[in-house]
Amino acid sequence: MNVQLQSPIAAIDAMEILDSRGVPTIKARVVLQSGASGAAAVPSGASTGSEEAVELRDGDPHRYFGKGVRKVVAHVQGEIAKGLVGRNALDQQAIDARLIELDGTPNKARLGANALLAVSMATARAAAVERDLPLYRSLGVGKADLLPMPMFNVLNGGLHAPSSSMDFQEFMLVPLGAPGFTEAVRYAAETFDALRKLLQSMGHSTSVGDEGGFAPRLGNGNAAACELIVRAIERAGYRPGIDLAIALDPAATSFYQEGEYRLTRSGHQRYSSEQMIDLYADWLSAYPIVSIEDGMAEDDWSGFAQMTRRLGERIQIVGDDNFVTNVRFIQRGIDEGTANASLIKLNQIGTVSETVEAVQLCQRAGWRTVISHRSGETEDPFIADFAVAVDAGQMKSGSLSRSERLAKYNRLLEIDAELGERARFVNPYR
Ligand SMILES: C=C(OP(=O)(O)O)C(=O)O
Ligand SMILES: [Mg+2]
Repeated sequence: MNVQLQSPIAAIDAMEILDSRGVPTIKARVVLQSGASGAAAVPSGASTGSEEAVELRDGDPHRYFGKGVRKVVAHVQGEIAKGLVGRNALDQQAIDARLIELDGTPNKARLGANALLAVSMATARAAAVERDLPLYRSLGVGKADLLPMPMFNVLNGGLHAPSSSMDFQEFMLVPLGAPGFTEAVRYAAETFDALRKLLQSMGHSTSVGDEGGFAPRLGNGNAAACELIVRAIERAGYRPGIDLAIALDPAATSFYQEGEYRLTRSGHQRYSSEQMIDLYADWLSAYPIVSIEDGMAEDDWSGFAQMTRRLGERIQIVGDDNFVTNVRFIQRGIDEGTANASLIKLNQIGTVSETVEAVQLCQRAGWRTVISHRSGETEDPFIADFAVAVDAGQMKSGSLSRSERLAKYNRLLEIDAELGERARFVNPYR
């Protein structure tokens, strides 16, 4: 990471704002003695891994259904500000180490991972302003010229769309044949439009789920969703599997009960790990799928290992709930061969530096990384800059509706334009 000179922090403030579900979250601002400043807001998940760093909430049932973050704001304004004022904002690792030290718990439960991350991200932004560099270059981690392959979540199910007919949480479009990021967005937007028209022509709802994908009630839920996406790709004039492919996030933890996978919305089937993998294998033959995230539940490490052995040569196997952006779990995954890629979410671990470490561990092991939004988002496009900064190679930020999702893609369009000829865009599945 870039470490230069000294630029001491002068003040830190925070406030309660709302995320895309209308639930409180925290936004922090860090002001440097030079006058430079940066602000950042923290997102929130719904299908969370049990080992994620702790998102602290007030628990006062009379305010925001118990989900207020006034205590978290107070932690930033009090203890955290006191502990960080005067420290060098240009040394992100030292700032993050200090945040971890101030909290003093292994899972950031005392001050709250949301408090720590808001300040960590706002410091990175203030440092970028101080250096007069865009955030993706200021972080100083990678070459910062690789635009991520985007994954657009166009059909929402699972916990993100309780009234849809899909048990699987995310059906994503991957414009892997596009020549550059800007064209990739166009391929996906045109296909999303075709999907809308298809749904309308079939008399289905085009209301959207938490991540902006459509959330219809289709006959045979999960398989029908894949079929519909293939039709939408064709209707938009593209070639399935060549121009655009499919990525899935079943988020299998959310339908894993008593040691079996229960697909209650699509026919009440019950599957063992092995049968789930059989199902995925069948789907690989039927649909142009290039990536499956959380195909197994977070505790089903042996299922993940089996899935990676059977399908890992053909597709990307991504861990999310099981790795929670934590080097401890990712290292176990590398040792046990339970995936070949990791999802990366800043708020699962709680500081920018630890997130960078998680990415770098994956990269050293030859694993791919997918930088991810959360289902409860804000308009903050931090992850777009972050994905470019660390040469992540892939990013998912929901669909092509809802501005909190588009803020990230739009920021990448800006970065792509800014980098011009220098911008690289690589199909990670080749
Ligand atoms: C983005 C996701 O959802 P959430 O933020 O609800 O964990 C995910 O599971 O990948
Ligand atoms: Mg996931």
